[in-house]
Amino acid sequence: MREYLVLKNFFIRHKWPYIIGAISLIMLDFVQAYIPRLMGNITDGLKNRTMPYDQLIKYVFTVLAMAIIIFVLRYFWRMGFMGTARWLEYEMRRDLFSHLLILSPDYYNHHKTGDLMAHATNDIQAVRMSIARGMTNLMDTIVLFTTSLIIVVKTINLKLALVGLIPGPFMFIIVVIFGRKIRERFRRVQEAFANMTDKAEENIMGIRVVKSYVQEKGEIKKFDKANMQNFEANMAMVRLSSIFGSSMQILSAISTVIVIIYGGTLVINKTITLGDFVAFNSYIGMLLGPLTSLGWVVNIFQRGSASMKRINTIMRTKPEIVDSPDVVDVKELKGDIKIQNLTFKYAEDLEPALKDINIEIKMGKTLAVVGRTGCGKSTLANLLLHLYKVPEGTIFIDGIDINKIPLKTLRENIGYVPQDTFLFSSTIKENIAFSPDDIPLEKIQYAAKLAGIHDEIMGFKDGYDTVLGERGVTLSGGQKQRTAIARAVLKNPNILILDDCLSAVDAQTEEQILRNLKEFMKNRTSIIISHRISAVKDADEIIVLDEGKIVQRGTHEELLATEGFYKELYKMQQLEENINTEE
Ligand SMILES: Nc1ncnc2c1ncn2[C@@H]1O[C@H](COP(=O)(O)OP(=O)(O)OP(=O)(O)O)[C@@H](O)[C@H]1O
Repeated sequence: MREYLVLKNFFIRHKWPYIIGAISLIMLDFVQAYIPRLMGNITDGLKNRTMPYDQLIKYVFTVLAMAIIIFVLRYFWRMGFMGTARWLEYEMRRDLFSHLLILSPDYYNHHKTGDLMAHATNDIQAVRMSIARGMTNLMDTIVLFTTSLIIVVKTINLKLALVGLIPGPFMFIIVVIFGRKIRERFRRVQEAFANMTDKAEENIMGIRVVKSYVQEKGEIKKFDKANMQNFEANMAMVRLSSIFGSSMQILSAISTVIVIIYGGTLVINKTITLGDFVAFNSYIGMLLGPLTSLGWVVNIFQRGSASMKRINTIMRTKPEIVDSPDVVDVKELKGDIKIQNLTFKYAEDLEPALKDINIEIKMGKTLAVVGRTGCGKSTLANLLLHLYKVPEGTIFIDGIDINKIPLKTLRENIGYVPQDTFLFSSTIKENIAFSPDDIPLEKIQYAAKLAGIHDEIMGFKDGYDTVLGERGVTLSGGQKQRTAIARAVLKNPNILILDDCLSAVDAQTEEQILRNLKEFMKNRTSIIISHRISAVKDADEIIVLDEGKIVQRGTHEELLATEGFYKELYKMQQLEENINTEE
């Protein structure tokens, strides 16, 4: 239960709905507990034929008044508990999402998206249930049980109550034990269902791969296995629920039998009246019901606190990268970059991804980075964005250690186009602007023109308002990359990093875009990571990385004059070009 302490402030802020809800619930229980007594009195009156007619009318009005009171009280307690729990759900989701966005990328390298989604849905729901149902059931149990017991003891018979309650503890135990097992099986049902839907989704998304590798039969088989596992998990759940339901039914029947035998005897002996007997038949439900409920309360809170613990673990995770206490108050970066003796490992037990890197890029100059796949090019870009922990005294921008530059300033001043472009399911305009501010369309169009995508956007029926993604147009790989470039350009950054982001366009288009950007980047610093010589040849300096180390550096001409990776790459690409022109 300690896990729930984090919700303290929420309860304080929402104390009034809870207080009103609790008062309504207590009053409702009192009213409900009185109904069977009333029915007992009516029965006795009718049986003895002693009740005057106006008394009967009085009872009728009492029942009607009670119904209205129940209606009002029920509304208030449900709004107080259930309604406020929905607020809690809303706030928890909002806070969890905000927290997930401040966590560092490395966190996501170690946590599966599916698990995080499950926390945002199932766990928050379990907490809401525990607060809404758990709290009300608990209160209901205490108040309804106590009031019913008092009325029974005072107006009917204590012994009858005790005898009728014999199956109660068994019911409680069964609910606790079965509840735990049901929860476990329900978890398996959810897992099996998630696995099955994942399989279906993957196949639909990857339909082209499935078809081109003629894997339909194999995939149907795999799906069938997942479908069967889902069926079996559900059957296990149905079996358990059936046994549980039947056991509860038997105990309830035993209680009825006891009440008939013992209560009937008391009526025959004239210890209690027939009206008392009728009333008791309802009270026994009100006494056993809360005991069963209590079993559920135990379960609901167990489940809720496990969920709360998982959510708390995420919420307590500190982002690996935050502004250090000694950040410098700087809003704009000009773009003088210096990297000295930089060695970087993603984890202690891994080989360094970058080794002893020394680079200087003066403001307005262009650095190009080439090298085999996996040599550390993207790592360099990641570190310049401070997405991972940068060793002290290794990267400086405008002479300031990157660790002392506010993250907001750093990232606002860098236009970064990653290798794997990501576009949201919204309009092209919104994707390029990517800001809550109202950006004028001319600015967006200017950026799109520089990125060489404007004409194609205008070719779509809805132009810049074209919706992307599942409900709209699917862009080609090259179109996506250019949209992402437009997004980076629109930021008007002083530093631009293009991480192999033109791989999906042909060499000619790439050259055209880089020519456009050249003008734009005149007084800005740029870093171009590419596999293509044509993209890097005009850079002020080109470095060649190999296994995290700089193995060559110089201008295009200088590198061509030396034997090594760069010259080999150049020759290979020349050859490809010649073959293409001959064709
Ligand atoms: N988050 C990570 N955790 C652990 N290792 C990583 C991580 N990201 C990259 N690496 C490793 O670091 C090395 C450099 O990777 P990086 O992505 O920088 O290469 P790259 O030169 O950009 O490759 P490519 O040209 O294929 O994009 C690789 O060995 C890679 O496996």
